[in-house]
Amino acid sequence: GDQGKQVHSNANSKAYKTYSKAEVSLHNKRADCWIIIKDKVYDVTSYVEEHPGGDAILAHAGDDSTEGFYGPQHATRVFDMMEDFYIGDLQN
Ligand code: HEM
Repeated sequence: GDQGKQVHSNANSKAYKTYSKAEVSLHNKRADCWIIIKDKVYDVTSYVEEHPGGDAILAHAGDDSTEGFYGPQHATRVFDMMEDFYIGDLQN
């Protein structure tokens, strides 16, 4: 079901923003890589070189990576890891 809007704060009191698709699309390279997963935006720049799946994480850099992210290659622990990279929500 619809879980509604996420609260824009966490235990670290980070302030989160809302980003347009156009803005996210500017971050489409190895040295500046944002990905969208289920309408949330993740800055994975610091993780690109560490990613066990290598450059697969770049396949939809700056764009929707939901399908690749939920592929069979990812164990459930990845769902916890991703929170470290969350920077905000996609504007709707
Ligand atoms: C926040 C984003 C991501 C994180 C934290 C992440 C993390 C990981 C981790 C930890 C693994 C090793 C397997 C495991 O422990 O489950 C992995 C493997 C893999 N990932 Fe990602 N991943 C991310 C995004 C993506 C995206 C967007 C794709 C797009 C297709 C992708 C493709 C792959 C592939 C193909 C493998 C398999 C590598 C192999 O077994 O040879 N990942 N990822």
